[in-house]
Amino acid sequence: MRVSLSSLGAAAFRTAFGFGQREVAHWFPGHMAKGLKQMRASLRKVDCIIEIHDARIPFSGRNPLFQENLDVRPHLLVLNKMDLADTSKKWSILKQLERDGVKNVLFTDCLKQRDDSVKKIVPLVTELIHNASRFHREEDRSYCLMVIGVPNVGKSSLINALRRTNLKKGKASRVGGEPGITKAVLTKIQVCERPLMYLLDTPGVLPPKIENIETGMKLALCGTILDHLVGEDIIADYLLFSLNRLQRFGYVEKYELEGPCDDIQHVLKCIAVKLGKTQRVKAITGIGDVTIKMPNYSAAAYDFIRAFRKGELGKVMLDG
Ligand SMILES: Nc1nc2c(ncn2[C@@H]2O[C@H](COP(=O)(O)OP(=O)(O)OP(=O)(O)O)[C@@H](O)[C@H]2O)c(=O)[nH]1
Repeated sequence: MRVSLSSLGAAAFRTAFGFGQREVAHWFPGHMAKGLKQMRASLRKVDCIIEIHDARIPFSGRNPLFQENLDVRPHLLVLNKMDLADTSKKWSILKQLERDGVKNVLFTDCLKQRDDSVKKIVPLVTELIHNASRFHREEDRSYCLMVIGVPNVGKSSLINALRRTNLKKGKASRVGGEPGITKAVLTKIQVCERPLMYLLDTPGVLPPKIENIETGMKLALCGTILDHLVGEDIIADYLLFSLNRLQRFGYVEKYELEGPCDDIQHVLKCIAVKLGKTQRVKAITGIGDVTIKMPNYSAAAYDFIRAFRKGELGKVMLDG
């Protein structure tokens, strides 16, 4: 939506987000340490690692343990969900990643595959393995890749897309909108016939120490942490803050607001009214108990966050 910036006023939006006393420590579920240990144990069989991350946060929230523990093979970073990301600064993102030592990067869209990005993976990985001269298992002619990443970034979707593209076969890996769908560790799945290529699917593993609360909020906004651990109210507020900071005002039109606004309570109230999400609450008044209709703020927050994750509020780049 086009909104005249002069009409907004420079002081209309917050310039920083108040995180309060929030702690990120409890966002790391214990079973993830176990997953990482199992991945490390399987490394011997692996020729190349495909790390998947969300294209909306190319620098934030990648698990440093992947580099420390698993980075002994050729490594391809796949920035998935590019259909939801503002990639207008793609080249400066790639340059920055290269400065950080990440040389092999591919942007993908596993759902619609409009630009054939998934097709590029097998040739690229084959080249990377050949350049690394496959220092182990020279006699074995098949390739084994390991797909890693934080939860909900599209690991299973990528595996299914590779199978569709290269084998014309259907789903082998379960996909879900919530983090933590893949629980079985290291299932071996064929993704290509020539060359013969297998993939090990892995469960999403968050960094045990998220570097700061802002990184944690970006991970939460992208759906990599279960919403209830963070709180949908604060995710919705951080979303509003981010959309305004990026001047992405699609929410104004979608929810028929009068204009951009930085007050989450007001925005949620408008969303609840527009969607007819109200709840009856009892109120004690001078004339006794009465039931009144109130906007359902939780339902509105849920809708706001879901709309963002489906791309209905515009493409964003949360890093940089
Ligand atoms: N818009 C968009 N959505 C995607 C893309 N790839 C995956 N998704 C969606 O993201 C959600 C998570 O996908 P999964 O493939 O289950 O992710 P995962 O990394 O295997 O998840 P875990 O099992 O939790 O680790 C699902 O709702 C997918 O439909 C993409 O390229 N674009």
